[in-house]
Amino acid sequence: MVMISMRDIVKEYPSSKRGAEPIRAVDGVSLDIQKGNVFGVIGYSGAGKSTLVRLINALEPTTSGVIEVDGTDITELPESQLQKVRTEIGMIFQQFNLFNSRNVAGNIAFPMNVANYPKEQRDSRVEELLNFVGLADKARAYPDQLSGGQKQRVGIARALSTSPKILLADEATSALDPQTTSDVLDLLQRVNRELGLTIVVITHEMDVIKRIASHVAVMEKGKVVEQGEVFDIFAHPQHPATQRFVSTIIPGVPGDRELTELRTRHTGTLVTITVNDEQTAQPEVLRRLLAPGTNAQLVYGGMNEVSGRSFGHLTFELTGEDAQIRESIAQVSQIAQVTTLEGASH
Ligand SMILES: Nc1ncnc2c1ncn2[C@@H]1O[C@H](COP(=O)(O)OP(=O)(O)OP(=O)(O)O)[C@@H](O)[C@H]1O
Repeated sequence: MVMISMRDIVKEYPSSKRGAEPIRAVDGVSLDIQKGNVFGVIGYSGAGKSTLVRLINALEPTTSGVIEVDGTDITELPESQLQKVRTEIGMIFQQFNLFNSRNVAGNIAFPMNVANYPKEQRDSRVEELLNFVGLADKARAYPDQLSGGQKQRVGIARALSTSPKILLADEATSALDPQTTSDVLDLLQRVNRELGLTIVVITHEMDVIKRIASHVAVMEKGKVVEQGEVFDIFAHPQHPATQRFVSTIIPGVPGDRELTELRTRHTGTLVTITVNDEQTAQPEVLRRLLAPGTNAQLVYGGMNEVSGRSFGHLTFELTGEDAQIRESIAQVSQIAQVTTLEGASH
């Protein structure tokens, strides 16, 4: 079941220069986000990610295209009905956006005040959420008495207060250190698994996608250039932008710089073998590679665990008789993808 459906979404802003073409922040995006998924949107600064988020929660109108949230076309709704849609979408931010003049309980209760919840219901919900995010002892503390990770926990509790169906997280961990990031991502995972929310995670960090997303879309210059299941995107990135993101955390086929360095120490034939635990029997690959007369040394890469499945790019230096090396490569090629690296001496 689709929770958020986007068809040919375009968002243009008028240029600040008179007479100049408008700025196209989002340029023909189509995406389906399934109910209960954690969906990542990754891109460099200026790719259009934050604009896309503002369109999903109807903070800004689209220039053209259709966005359906849980079956309702929000591009057609009058402002009076958009309020209801917005209460079904919680949002957390990089800079937390808490009210410094309100204590933790006051921050969490704020959306319920706006939606006119009765006081008793507000109080019990605040208590429940404080427990859920692990801040039961901080109800009376003020934001400037909290660490970054605690502030984001308050942000998450506030976003959940009106029991939304969707949580939008815009660079929610970008201001946090690695350990705190990990704790906040664990909490988001609980929000998804225990409360059943669909989560859209906007980030420029592939690590965040790897940790919690099941699906990902890669954005560049307002367009989605690649999308799919996280495992497939990590194991077989197609678009250059995706390959750059993946290479930040997964050592794949060595790039030009790595190859030049490897070449200074390894003069044999360099091959990268791509293995995927479900499709490739690794012991058989190694047996074929190490046929008598061929020596193999692992010089780059390794195995990776993504979405509970493993794959790897293993670069070997092969030495021995030329004919035997060619035969070993031919044998391995029958059962796994083998790339002979440019600049190899054979
Ligand atoms: N209100 C606006 N008026 C004019 N141009 C805008 C506006 N908002 C965004 N843009 C432009 O649209 C493009 C996409 O911006 P957006 O903030 O969505 O990207 P992003 O991927 O979220 O990047 P960042 O992570 O840096 O925020 C940029 O070129 C930006 O300058």
